[in-house]
Amino acid sequence: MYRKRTNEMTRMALFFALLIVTAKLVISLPLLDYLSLQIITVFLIYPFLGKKDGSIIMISYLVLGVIGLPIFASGGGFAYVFKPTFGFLLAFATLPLIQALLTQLVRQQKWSPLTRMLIINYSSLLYIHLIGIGYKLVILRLATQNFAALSSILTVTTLIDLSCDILLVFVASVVTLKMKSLLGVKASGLFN
Ligand SMILES: O=C(O)CCCC[C@@H]1SC[C@@H]2NC(=O)N[C@@H]21
Repeated sequence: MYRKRTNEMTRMALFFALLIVTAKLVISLPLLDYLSLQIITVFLIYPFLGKKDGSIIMISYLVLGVIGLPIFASGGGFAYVFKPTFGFLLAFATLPLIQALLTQLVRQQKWSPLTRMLIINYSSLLYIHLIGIGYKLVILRLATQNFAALSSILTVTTLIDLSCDILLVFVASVVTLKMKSLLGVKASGLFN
């Protein structure tokens, strides 16, 4: 029991560290956006940590960043709430719950494991982008007089983010399935 919890804590610490490292692997885009590799870590967290531990990690990441640890793409602190990318961080914090819900929904379907995982993961990606883009629109609208002029830049950066994420989520899904068969585990969060 004690050993099991120690293993879980080690896994949580590992994924927390990975979240921070991948948060910093970004390319800056216009309008304070970042093309980010963090989405890979985000999509490995629920399968490997499950709903409860995954949520603890995601929410701790959000809270520690907001109270000042420089763990987000460009720092941290309360002012980050007003950055256009903060909506993505809010979506990440709630993602394990959404993924648990989606897993329940598709559990009965007779799809192959890869199809099931891609459906869960691409629906989750859609959720992240809906929250992220919605938040970004509100922040940019409040921050600028001439919002219309920004719309085309916003469309292009969104398309760049999304195309990259579609590829990264595919990689995360395949890695999850490979790890699952290599480890032979049925951890609580692993899609099965
Ligand atoms: O400011 C941060 O720390 C969060 C950056 C989030 C960037 C998001 S993640 C989803 C979308 N895809 C990307 O490549 N960038 C955005």
